[in-house]
Amino acid sequence: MARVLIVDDDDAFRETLAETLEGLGHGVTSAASGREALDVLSRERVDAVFLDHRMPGMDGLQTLAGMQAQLPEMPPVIVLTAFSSAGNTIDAMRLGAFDHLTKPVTRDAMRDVLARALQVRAAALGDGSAGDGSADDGSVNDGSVDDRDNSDLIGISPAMREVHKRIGMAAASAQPVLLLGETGTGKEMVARALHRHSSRAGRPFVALNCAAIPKDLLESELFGHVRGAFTGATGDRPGCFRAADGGVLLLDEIGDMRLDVQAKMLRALQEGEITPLGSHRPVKVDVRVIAATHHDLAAAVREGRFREDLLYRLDVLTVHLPPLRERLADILPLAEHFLRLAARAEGAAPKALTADAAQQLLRHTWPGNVRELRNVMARSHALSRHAMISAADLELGPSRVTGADAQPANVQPANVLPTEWLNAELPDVIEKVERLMIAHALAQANGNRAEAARRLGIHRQLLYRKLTAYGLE
Ligand SMILES: Nc1ncnc2c1ncn2[C@@H]1O[C@H](COP(=O)(O)OP(=O)(O)OP(=O)(O)O)[C@@H](O)[C@H]1O
Repeated sequence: MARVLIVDDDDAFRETLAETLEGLGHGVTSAASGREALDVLSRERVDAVFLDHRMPGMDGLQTLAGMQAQLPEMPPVIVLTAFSSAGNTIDAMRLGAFDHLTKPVTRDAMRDVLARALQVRAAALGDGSAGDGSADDGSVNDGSVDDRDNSDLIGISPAMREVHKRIGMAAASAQPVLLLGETGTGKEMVARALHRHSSRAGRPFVALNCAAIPKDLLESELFGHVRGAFTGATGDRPGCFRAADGGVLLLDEIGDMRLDVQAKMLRALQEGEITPLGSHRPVKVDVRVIAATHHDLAAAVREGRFREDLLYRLDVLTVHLPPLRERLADILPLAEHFLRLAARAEGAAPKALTADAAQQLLRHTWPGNVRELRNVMARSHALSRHAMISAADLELGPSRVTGADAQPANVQPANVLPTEWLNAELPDVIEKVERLMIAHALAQANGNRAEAARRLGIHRQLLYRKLTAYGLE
């Protein structure tokens, strides 16, 4: 039996959670506020904590920060939120949360996360036994709804939720980060989010696309040069490492870096110093490197194009960005986001998508990923003469919609929307899209509803309501 602390200002939620945890054989202590939680933790041994994100007064993240500061051995903390966003997920993980779950949390999900948390706790303490404590209670007004923050990193698919969590974990460390993903999947955006949420936020963020710089100039771009270092070097140049000192340097397309420059990169990472071209004096730099690539670096190592030691050095924290075609749930939210951005840039009201346009977006395989979607939405927003954007306004070529090679394994476009829905009204088609996505997710999850809800990125209770509404039970 473990002792679990529940921190939530909502009495009813605390009680339900306590019942479930007791049903799973654990002892429960409750706290109705962050302060009360810190108080409990200062007196009692607790093996795991379920912490509500949104609470009046001291909120979940402040409580988490308080735990970090106050406890030598913080128990695993699972943050619960009614609405997850990139921002609150990243922040929770950065502050050391063990996991970040969306309410309501099912019994299965609770059992799973707790089992993982207790394993970690047992390893940290060298045992897994639980302490004892008494149940406190109290109530404050319900803070209820988490509002979505302003973070621009849009994504509700399970894959993107994982990305948010990994950004949070990576933000808390100073290690290099390796971002993997096809072109346009958002690697630079993720690097910027990581920087924004890290302790280096107030320091520079410098991005360099290694593939865009002529090979001979890359070294000087990175490490700088002194006057006269080569023909045309008429003055000193600091280079990206020094420009990023104290902050973050994003090296995009690192797979395209020449081997001799790779050797110098390795030294910069290992020693924390660089030597400008033409100089013999090394310079100390404090830079967190984020490397990004769409190449398979392991294959490049096998082919002798990439240094294995550099790969090991970079591949400490890896974030994989899945292609857009593998995160269907993100397509329409991203499309709407880009329409809002386009409208703001034009000083106009945002246009909406017709049912057929939404269908096209879901069917397209997006070889250019989010960048392509952004461009398509900006163009169609500008070109459409109506308040609604139709499929024709999108100007997606048919070959790009259905290329046999481009078919993602887990999507069957022919089944996403039948053609007779093309002229239906948007709400009707959205319902149909929902129904199909739910049926698809259930099939993929072998009928497991919790898993289906996770895949869809929605709460299980919402899934139940929709299953009833659509007669899918
Ligand atoms: N999750 C997201 N939310 C909002 N906008 C996004 C998201 N992901 C990508 N974008 C947008 O898509 C475009 C491409 O993203 P980004 O430049 O980060 O991709 P990338 O993977 O670094 O591309 P490349 O490999 O070609 O350098 C940008 O305009 C970015 O703003």
